[in-house]
Amino acid sequence: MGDAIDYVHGCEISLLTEEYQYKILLALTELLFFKQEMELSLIGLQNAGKTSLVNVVATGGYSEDMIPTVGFNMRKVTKGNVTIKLWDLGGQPRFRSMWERYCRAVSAIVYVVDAADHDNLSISKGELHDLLSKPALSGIPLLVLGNKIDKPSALSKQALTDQMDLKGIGDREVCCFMISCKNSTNIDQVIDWLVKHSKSKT
Ligand SMILES: Nc1nc2c(ncn2[C@@H]2O[C@H](COP(=O)(O)OP(=O)(O)OP(=O)(O)O)[C@@H](O)[C@H]2O)c(=O)[nH]1
Ligand SMILES: [Mg+2]
Repeated sequence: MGDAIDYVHGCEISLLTEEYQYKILLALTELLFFKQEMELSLIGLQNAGKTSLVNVVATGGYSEDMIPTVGFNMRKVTKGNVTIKLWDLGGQPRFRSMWERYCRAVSAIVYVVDAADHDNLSISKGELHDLLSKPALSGIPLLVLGNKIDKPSALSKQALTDQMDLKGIGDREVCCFMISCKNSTNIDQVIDWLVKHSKSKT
Protein backbone atom coordinates (compact mmCIF):
# COMPACT_ATOMS: atom_id res chain seq x y z
CA MET A 1 0.00 0.00 0.00
CA GLY A 2 2.80 2.37 1.07
CA ASP A 3 4.74 1.50 -2.11
CA ALA A 4 1.71 2.25 -4.30
CA ILE A 5 1.27 5.74 -2.77
CA ASP A 6 4.99 6.48 -3.19
CA TYR A 7 4.76 5.38 -6.77
CA VAL A 8 1.76 7.66 -7.47
CA HIS A 9 3.46 10.57 -5.75
CA GLY A 10 6.70 9.88 -7.56
CA CYS A 11 4.88 9.83 -10.86
CA GLU A 12 3.05 13.12 -10.14
CA ILE A 13 6.22 14.84 -9.00
CA SER A 14 8.19 13.87 -12.07
CA LEU A 15 5.33 14.98 -14.38
CA LEU A 16 5.00 18.34 -12.64
CA THR A 17 8.73 18.80 -12.68
CA GLU A 18 8.87 18.28 -16.42
CA GLU A 19 6.01 20.70 -17.00
CA TYR A 20 7.58 23.30 -14.75
CA GLN A 21 11.00 22.78 -16.29
CA TYR A 22 9.48 23.52 -19.69
CA LYS A 23 7.61 26.58 -18.41
CA ILE A 24 10.68 27.98 -16.66
CA LEU A 25 12.80 27.43 -19.77
CA LEU A 26 10.18 29.19 -21.90
CA ALA A 27 9.94 32.13 -19.49
CA LEU A 28 13.72 32.49 -19.38
CA THR A 29 14.00 32.33 -23.15
CA GLU A 30 11.31 35.00 -23.52
CA LEU A 31 13.02 37.13 -20.92
CA LEU A 32 16.39 36.85 -22.59
CA PHE A 33 15.53 37.00 -26.26
CA PHE A 34 11.94 38.09 -26.81
CA LYS A 35 9.05 40.17 -25.61
CA GLN A 36 10.46 43.51 -24.65
CA GLU A 37 7.76 45.94 -23.65
CA MET A 38 7.69 49.68 -23.89
CA GLU A 39 5.25 52.42 -23.19
CA LEU A 40 5.26 55.73 -24.99
CA SER A 41 3.16 58.84 -25.34
CA LEU A 42 2.23 60.66 -28.53
CA ILE A 43 1.94 64.37 -27.99
CA GLY A 44 1.42 67.37 -30.26
CA LEU A 45 -1.18 69.95 -31.27
CA GLN A 46 -4.55 68.93 -32.69
CA ASN A 47 -4.45 67.92 -36.34
CA ALA A 48 -0.70 67.11 -36.21
CA GLY A 49 -1.34 63.48 -37.21
CA LYS A 50 -0.82 61.51 -33.97
CA THR A 51 -3.74 59.14 -34.44
CA SER A 52 -2.85 58.76 -38.12
CA LEU A 53 0.66 57.72 -37.05
CA VAL A 54 -0.74 55.09 -34.66
CA ASN A 55 -2.86 53.70 -37.49
CA VAL A 56 0.04 53.63 -39.94
CA VAL A 57 2.36 51.94 -37.43
CA ALA A 58 -0.30 49.45 -36.32
CA THR A 59 -1.98 48.51 -39.59
CA GLY A 60 -0.49 50.60 -42.41
CA GLY A 61 -3.92 52.20 -42.89
CA TYR A 62 -4.39 55.92 -43.58
CA SER A 63 -7.54 58.03 -43.79
CA GLU A 64 -8.24 61.71 -44.49
CA ASP A 65 -11.42 61.35 -42.50
CA MET A 66 -10.21 61.45 -38.90
CA ILE A 67 -12.11 62.25 -35.75
CA PRO A 68 -10.21 64.46 -33.26
CA THR A 69 -9.12 62.46 -30.22
CA VAL A 70 -11.16 63.23 -27.13
CA GLY A 71 -9.01 62.69 -24.04
CA PHE A 72 -6.80 59.80 -25.07
CA ASN A 73 -6.71 56.39 -26.73
CA MET A 74 -4.51 53.49 -25.74
CA ARG A 75 -3.31 51.05 -28.39
CA LYS A 76 -0.94 48.12 -28.13
CA VAL A 77 1.21 47.38 -31.16
CA THR A 78 3.65 44.49 -31.53
CA LYS A 79 6.73 44.97 -33.71
CA GLY A 80 9.02 41.97 -33.81
CA ASN A 81 9.76 41.10 -30.20
CA VAL A 82 8.63 44.43 -28.84
CA THR A 83 5.15 45.22 -27.60
CA ILE A 84 4.55 48.96 -27.63
CA LYS A 85 1.82 50.47 -25.48
CA LEU A 86 0.91 53.77 -27.11
CA TRP A 87 -0.87 56.58 -25.31
CA ASP A 88 -2.38 58.68 -28.12
CA LEU A 89 -3.38 61.96 -26.50
CA GLY A 90 -5.79 64.63 -27.65
CA GLY A 91 -4.02 67.77 -28.88
CA GLN A 92 -6.79 70.34 -28.41
CA PRO A 93 -6.01 73.03 -25.80
CA ARG A 94 -8.41 71.54 -23.24
CA PHE A 95 -6.49 68.23 -23.21
CA ARG A 96 -2.94 69.61 -23.00
CA SER A 97 -2.89 69.83 -19.19
CA MET A 98 -2.99 66.02 -19.01
CA TRP A 99 0.01 65.49 -21.31
CA GLU A 100 2.50 65.56 -18.44
CA ARG A 101 0.62 62.88 -16.46
CA TYR A 102 0.74 60.48 -19.42
CA CYS A 103 4.44 61.07 -20.05
CA ARG A 104 5.73 60.26 -16.56
CA ALA A 105 6.18 56.50 -16.89
CA VAL A 106 7.10 56.25 -20.56
CA SER A 107 10.31 55.08 -22.24
CA ALA A 108 10.08 57.86 -24.82
CA ILE A 109 8.01 60.89 -25.73
CA VAL A 110 7.01 61.19 -29.38
CA TYR A 111 6.10 64.77 -30.31
CA VAL A 112 4.29 65.14 -33.63
CA VAL A 113 4.32 68.46 -35.53
CA ASP A 114 2.43 69.39 -38.69
CA ALA A 115 5.44 70.60 -40.69
CA ALA A 116 3.19 72.35 -43.20
CA ASP A 117 1.18 74.31 -40.62
CA HIS A 118 3.41 77.40 -40.37
CA ASP A 119 0.83 79.39 -38.39
CA ASN A 120 0.89 76.99 -35.43
CA LEU A 121 4.60 76.21 -35.24
CA SER A 122 5.38 78.72 -32.51
CA ILE A 123 2.47 77.39 -30.40
CA SER A 124 3.75 73.84 -30.97
CA LYS A 125 7.26 74.89 -29.95
CA GLY A 126 5.93 76.62 -26.82
CA GLU A 127 3.90 73.55 -25.78
CA LEU A 128 6.88 71.24 -26.34
CA HIS A 129 9.33 73.29 -24.28
CA ASP A 130 6.70 73.81 -21.58
CA LEU A 131 6.20 70.03 -21.32
CA LEU A 132 9.93 69.30 -21.23
CA SER A 133 10.44 71.79 -18.41
CA LYS A 134 8.46 69.54 -16.02
CA PRO A 135 10.95 68.00 -13.56
CA ALA A 136 9.16 64.62 -13.61
CA LEU A 137 9.96 64.25 -17.31
CA SER A 138 13.64 65.08 -17.21
CA GLY A 139 15.88 62.73 -19.15
CA ILE A 140 13.10 60.92 -21.05
CA PRO A 141 14.26 60.51 -24.71
CA LEU A 142 12.37 62.65 -27.21
CA LEU A 143 11.50 61.84 -30.80
CA VAL A 144 10.19 64.82 -32.78
CA LEU A 145 8.35 63.96 -35.98
CA GLY A 146 7.74 66.60 -38.64
CA ASN A 147 4.66 65.13 -40.33
CA LYS A 148 2.89 65.83 -43.66
CA ILE A 149 6.04 66.18 -45.78
CA ASP A 150 3.89 65.11 -48.75
CA LYS A 151 2.61 68.72 -48.72
CA PRO A 152 4.75 71.06 -50.86
CA SER A 153 4.71 73.74 -48.16
CA ALA A 154 6.24 71.44 -45.51
CA LEU A 155 9.39 72.72 -43.82
CA SER A 156 12.75 71.03 -44.25
CA LYS A 157 14.25 69.10 -41.34
CA GLN A 158 16.75 71.91 -40.72
CA ALA A 159 14.03 74.58 -40.70
CA LEU A 160 11.85 72.52 -38.35
CA THR A 161 14.83 71.88 -36.03
CA ASP A 162 15.51 75.63 -35.91
CA GLN A 163 11.90 76.73 -35.51
CA MET A 164 11.18 74.18 -32.76
CA ASP A 165 14.52 75.09 -31.09
CA LEU A 166 15.45 71.42 -30.79
CA LYS A 167 19.14 72.29 -30.34
CA GLY A 168 18.15 74.15 -27.17
CA ILE A 169 17.07 70.90 -25.49
CA GLY A 170 20.09 69.75 -23.53
CA ASP A 171 18.90 67.40 -20.81
CA ARG A 172 17.97 64.35 -22.90
CA GLU A 173 18.48 62.46 -26.14
CA VAL A 174 16.63 64.21 -28.98
CA CYS A 175 16.03 62.82 -32.45
CA CYS A 176 14.04 64.26 -35.36
CA PHE A 177 12.62 62.62 -38.48
CA MET A 178 10.50 64.07 -41.26
CA ILE A 179 7.59 61.76 -42.11
CA SER A 180 4.38 61.42 -44.04
CA CYS A 181 1.67 59.23 -42.58
CA LYS A 182 -0.21 59.66 -45.85
CA ASN A 183 2.58 58.18 -47.98
CA SER A 184 4.18 56.05 -45.22
CA THR A 185 7.45 57.98 -45.68
CA ASN A 186 10.14 57.18 -43.08
CA ILE A 187 7.74 55.19 -40.89
CA ASP A 188 10.29 52.34 -40.81
CA GLN A 189 12.86 54.72 -39.30
CA VAL A 190 10.35 55.67 -36.62
CA ILE A 191 9.68 52.03 -35.76
CA ASP A 192 13.43 51.26 -35.64
CA TRP A 193 14.02 54.16 -33.26
CA LEU A 194 11.16 53.06 -31.02
CA VAL A 195 12.33 49.45 -30.89
CA LYS A 196 15.87 50.61 -30.01
CA HIS A 197 14.44 52.64 -27.12
CA SER A 198 12.18 49.90 -25.86
CA LYS A 199 14.02 49.38 -22.59
CA SER A 200 11.64 50.11 -19.78
CA LYS A 201 12.27 53.30 -17.79
CA THR A 202 11.60 51.53 -14.48
N1 LIG B 1 -1.41 65.50 -46.11
C1 LIG B 1 -1.30 64.80 -44.97
N2 LIG B 1 -2.32 64.79 -44.08
C2 LIG B 1 -2.16 64.06 -42.94
C3 LIG B 1 -0.99 63.31 -42.67
N3 LIG B 1 -1.13 62.72 -41.46
C4 LIG B 1 -2.35 63.07 -41.00
N4 LIG B 1 -2.99 63.87 -41.89
C5 LIG B 1 -4.33 64.44 -41.78
O1 LIG B 1 -4.38 65.34 -40.69
C6 LIG B 1 -5.67 65.31 -40.08
C7 LIG B 1 -5.54 65.11 -38.57
O2 LIG B 1 -5.01 63.84 -38.30
P1 LIG B 1 -5.13 63.14 -36.87
O3 LIG B 1 -4.28 61.92 -36.94
O4 LIG B 1 -6.54 62.98 -36.46
O5 LIG B 1 -4.45 64.24 -35.93
P2 LIG B 1 -4.25 64.18 -34.34
O6 LIG B 1 -2.89 64.72 -34.07
O7 LIG B 1 -4.54 62.82 -33.83
O8 LIG B 1 -5.34 65.24 -33.82
P3 LIG B 1 -6.04 65.27 -32.35
O9 LIG B 1 -6.54 63.91 -32.05
O10 LIG B 1 -7.16 66.28 -32.46
O11 LIG B 1 -5.00 65.74 -31.38
C8 LIG B 1 -6.46 64.20 -40.78
O12 LIG B 1 -7.30 64.75 -41.75
C9 LIG B 1 -5.37 63.37 -41.45
O13 LIG B 1 -5.84 62.72 -42.60
C10 LIG B 1 0.06 63.33 -43.66
O14 LIG B 1 1.12 62.71 -43.53
N5 LIG B 1 -0.17 64.09 -44.77
MG1 LIG C 1 -5.85 62.07 -32.48
